[in-house]
Amino acid sequence: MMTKVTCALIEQYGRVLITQRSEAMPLALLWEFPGGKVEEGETEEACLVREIQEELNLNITPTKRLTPVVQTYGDKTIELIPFLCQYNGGTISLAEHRSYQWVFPQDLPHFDWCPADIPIMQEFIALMGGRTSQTP
Ligand SMILES: Nc1nc2c([nH]c(=O)n2[C@H]2C[C@H](O)[C@@H](COP(=O)(O)OP(=O)(O)OP(=O)(O)O)O2)c(=O)[nH]1
Repeated sequence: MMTKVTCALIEQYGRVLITQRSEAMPLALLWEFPGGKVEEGETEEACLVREIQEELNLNITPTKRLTPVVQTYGDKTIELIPFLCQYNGGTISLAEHRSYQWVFPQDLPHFDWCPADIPIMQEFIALMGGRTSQTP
């Protein structure tokens, strides 16, 4: 049985928000795009708006669904569904995560990611790279 999980690629001034899982969470200390499990009867977009409000106290609007990634961790399989998101307001207040960073696309590969996030991070770089690259 596959659990649907949404995650948000929140952009601001050419950077994207990434969060580090806490010591207490599964996949401890790995980096991810914030989000969470889709509840019964909930749309993916509504899930993401709710999770980002709960976890970070930010108001976002999902604008574009990217390519989902299926990943097995031990005996459970998730489908991680990424969305580009617009940041509407709020000040970050971490409810669950250990830390966060606003990162330029070209710096994303330097972090220690949850395995499922690696293809998503790469798709984001391919999408944004041309717009934010420092190279001519
Ligand atoms: N929110 C989020 N979860 C992710 C990402 N990448 C990734 O592999 N995951 C996994 C971690 C969890 O196994 C699962 C669901 O995330 P969650 O944050 O709601 O789960 P959780 O820590 O409460 O874990 P659990 O014990 O309830 O399974 O998705 C990501 O980028 N964002």
